[in-house]
Amino acid sequence: MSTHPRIAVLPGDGIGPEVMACALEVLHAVGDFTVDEHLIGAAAIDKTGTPLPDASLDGCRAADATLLGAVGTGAVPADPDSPRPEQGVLELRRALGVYANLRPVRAIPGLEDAGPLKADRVRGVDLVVVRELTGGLYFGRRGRTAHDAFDTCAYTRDEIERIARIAFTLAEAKGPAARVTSVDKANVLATSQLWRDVVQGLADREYPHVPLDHLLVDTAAMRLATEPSAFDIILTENMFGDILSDETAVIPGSIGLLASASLPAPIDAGEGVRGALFEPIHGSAPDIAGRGGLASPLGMILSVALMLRYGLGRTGEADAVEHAVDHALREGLRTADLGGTATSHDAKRAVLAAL
Ligand SMILES: NC(=O)c1ccc[n+]([C@@H]2O[C@H](COP(=O)([O-])OP(=O)(O)OC[C@H]3O[C@@H](n4cnc5c(N)ncnc54)[C@H](O)[C@@H]3O)[C@@H](O)[C@H]2O)c1
Ligand SMILES: CC(C)[C@H](C(=O)O)[C@@H](O)C(=O)O
Ligand SMILES: [Mg+2]
Repeated sequence: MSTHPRIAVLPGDGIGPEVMACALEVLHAVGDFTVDEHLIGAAAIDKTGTPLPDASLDGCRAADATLLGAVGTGAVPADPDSPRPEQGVLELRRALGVYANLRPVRAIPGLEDAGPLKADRVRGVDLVVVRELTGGLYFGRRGRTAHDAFDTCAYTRDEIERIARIAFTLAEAKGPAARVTSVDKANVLATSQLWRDVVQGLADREYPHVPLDHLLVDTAAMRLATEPSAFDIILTENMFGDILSDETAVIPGSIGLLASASLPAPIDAGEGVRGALFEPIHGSAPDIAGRGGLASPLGMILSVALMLRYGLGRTGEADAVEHAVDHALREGLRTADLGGTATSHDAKRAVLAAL
């Protein structure tokens, strides 16, 4: 029987399969892995009527790690009761219990001019959005009639404390001056008031040496664009993390470059955390899907690097993939989202050549 790590692969919809194909070539270039492909999203609804078939979930549960491309068609269904592709991702996150979503964002050397911010604001930025992923508005009670609708946001102390612990641990690992910025809306929301109390209490008890501040989410959104270097670790709830992490695309210059790791347990720097999920933060990008390789595969490739680091404990291979991406960009690789003409395949080839 093979002893290679077993990876469940869910390409999904739109550009998902395009970027996944590129990332798998990079994965196979750094080691031996057994890959099993499964359906999710609109592709799964088309074939089975459901966005996350049991066989897909069973495959992810049996795997050492899961790679997801993206789901969605961009359409809002006319019938609100019909299955939606995005339910597949949410159900997968819930079923795998991946509460800790890490979204690292760096200014990439040589790319400081690629985004809308002034280069001197972007240079040196190196932050992680730590997003709570299995609670809050996304998973609260909800309802809809012809005349009204509601979603509820609920958090427990335990849910807040376990994600805060991840943020403090990451700050400790980053260095003595690294700060945690906890983002909430405590001037309005009860969940945010509990969030702030729990984060501050944990800091006082166990992490008094880690600088901590609290920022309201509207101010945080503004500060991310005006002074992104003020942040090291941004700790926040599910919905705020979704929104703020898309905003961080202004730092490297494209959402196509951003990767994420979703963990069901605290980071284990030695072995990695089994049963985690790795996906780029972008969606299925229907506007560019199937258009001759307009999609950047770099966020998906960097998600493979995060899988190697956090999921499988293969730091050397993770570093190699990240360095290869940096090298390719430094040498001038520019996909369409960065204003260039390189296709997805050109980008993959440039990374493979730099490995
Ligand atoms: N994890 C996921 O599967 C995930 C995440 C976000 C959105 N979605 C879904 O994706 C669909 C489209 O959503 P959207 O358009 O709001 O967001 P999106 O992230 O798909 O696209 C936003 C913009 O960024 C561009 N873009 C995204 N990824 C890119 C890449 N790799 N290279 C170059 N350009 C890229 C797109 O062309 C588009 O202009 C929706 O159905 C949404 O629900 C899925
Ligand atoms: C597709 C959607 C459910 C998802 C989310 O909101 O979490 C996406 O936007 C993301 O950021 O991973
Ligand atoms: Mg999002």
